[in-house]
Amino acid sequence: MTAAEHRPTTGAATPDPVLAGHDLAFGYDPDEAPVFSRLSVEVHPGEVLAVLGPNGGGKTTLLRLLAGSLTPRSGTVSVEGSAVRWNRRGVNELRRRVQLVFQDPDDQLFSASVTQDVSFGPLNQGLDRETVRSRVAWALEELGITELAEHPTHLLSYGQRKRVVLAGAVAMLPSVLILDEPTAGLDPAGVESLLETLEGLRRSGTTLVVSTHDVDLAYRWAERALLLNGGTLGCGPVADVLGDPELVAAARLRPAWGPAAGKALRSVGLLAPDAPDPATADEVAALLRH
Ligand SMILES: Nc1ncnc2c1ncn2[C@@H]1O[C@H](COP(=O)(O)OP(=O)(O)OP(=O)(O)O)[C@@H](O)[C@H]1O
Repeated sequence: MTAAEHRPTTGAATPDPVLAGHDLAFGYDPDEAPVFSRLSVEVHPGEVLAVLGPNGGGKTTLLRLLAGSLTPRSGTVSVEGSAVRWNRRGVNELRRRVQLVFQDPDDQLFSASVTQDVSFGPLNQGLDRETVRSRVAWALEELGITELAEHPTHLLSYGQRKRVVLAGAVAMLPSVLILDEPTAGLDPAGVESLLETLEGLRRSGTTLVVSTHDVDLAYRWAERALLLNGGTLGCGPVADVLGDPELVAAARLRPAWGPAAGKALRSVGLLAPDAPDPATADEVAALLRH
């Protein structure tokens, strides 16, 4: 079963964007300068939006505002066209539709076994046991960790713990999955395998918002990038944003590999002037072979 098949159909067309923040202001300490004062962002259905910026630039803060784990001082968050009301019911509804996965799985894992942990959200939602059981089995399968179902969570590796937390979020059938640095701490094979899993979820209809320090990952995977440093520096298609040296420098990032490779290949006539930059080393290798 896919996420689309698990999701109840409402018959209603989903308005665009699926998730948006408008004029958001937020600060942790009223006596200090806010992290943002007027930040707006739109997340389009079915896309991967990468959020990049320096340490302390506000990525996690924005993700938490969009997922309802922080309340803005002013501004609005809208999900599937409806503005969130910052009361218990409104926030619960936002959290059901928008799931946030923290960078460190130990901030979210709290049950003794994998199945208990992944069941927590759906049970809390009031679903009957049979639906929960089927959702959990499906989520574990999507994450490729069915064999871990009865494992105690404290015996899992870091990468396995990350997948369990992700399974817990996926089991809620969110419209938007927000991932704070999902690839941090994973080995290269673990990164590729996680990306494959996330792509599978995206193909089933889940929209992804991903914060990362990995410019190349954002370049090759996301449709759009948002650069943050205490406010928006730029937002748009990855090739425009991450291919702009001034924006990249302002966000204290190193340039993406793709535009540099594209420039070099064009200069020797191996890439047409109007062709897009290569996004992976395999694409460069294929161009070099021709
Ligand atoms: N719980 C908190 N209490 C007080 N200040 C905080 C808290 N969390 C973050 N901040 C401050 O808010 C600002 C933005 O932090 P945030 O964690 O959102 O940045 P980030 O871009 O995610 O950084 P990193 O790349 O290091 O994870 C920083 O100045 C940070 O010190």
